[in-house]
Amino acid sequence: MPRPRLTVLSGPSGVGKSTVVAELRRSHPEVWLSVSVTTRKPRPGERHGVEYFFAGNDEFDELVASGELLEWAEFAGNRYGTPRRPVLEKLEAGVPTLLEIDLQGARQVRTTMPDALLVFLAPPSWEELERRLRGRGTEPPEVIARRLDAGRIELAAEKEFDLTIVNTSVKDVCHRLITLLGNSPS
Ligand SMILES: Nc1nc2c(ncn2[C@@H]2O[C@H](COP(=O)(O)OP(=O)(O)O)[C@@H](O)[C@H]2O)c(=O)[nH]1
Ligand SMILES: Nc1ncnc2c1ncn2[C@@H]1O[C@H](COP(=O)(O)OP(=O)(O)O)[C@@H](O)[C@H]1O
Repeated sequence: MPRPRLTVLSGPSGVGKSTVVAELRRSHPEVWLSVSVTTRKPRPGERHGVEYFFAGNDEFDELVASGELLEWAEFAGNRYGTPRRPVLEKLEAGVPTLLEIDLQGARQVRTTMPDALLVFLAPPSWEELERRLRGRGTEPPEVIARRLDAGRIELAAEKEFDLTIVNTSVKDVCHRLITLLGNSPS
């Protein structure tokens, strides 16, 4: 069996990454979505072990120190990381695998797993990105401002990715991703 290619989805906060991942989880259970560890507090409706593993700072420090994270980064005041072992096990078992991580994490994966396919999720426009982030209503204005600042940096890095998908329709994005995940080189 060919080893499937690890696929990474990144893009600015508010572009729709979580929405796309939730739709994939619903419509394509055969795709394995890595569950990250974060020091961020859960949003209403987020479940431990489903959207994230929620961890304290000490716990996160231990994961970093023991090398259990494939990559990790600080984003807008919180830390996020990908547990290494499940990713390697899924790839070894031939399961299509997707990581939804930030730009700094995508750069680390580019270095440590050069065969990975890096996909950039872009908003239809800057105005639409702002509208989505504010419309989500999950963060206070100062956190939104930090995320928009980070978003400017993330948008400038689009050319580092292997390809861009514009998130106009969540269903279309999922369809593109499924096609990409199914096309593993062997
Ligand atoms: N490097 C890295 N980034 C992550 C990981 N998990 C999530 N992120 C990124 O952290 C950022 C913030 O995520 P989150 O707090 O859920 O906010 P949201 O993306 O705006 O819904 C996003 O860019 C995520 O892609 C991870 O394991 N590693
Ligand atoms: N294609 C889309 N069209 C319109 N709104 C969208 C689309 N994709 C996501 N959204 C909305 O944009 C907001 C931010 O999406 P979210 O998935 O939380 O982004 P991210 O995880 O990238 O920060 C949410 O309110 C979501 O419902």
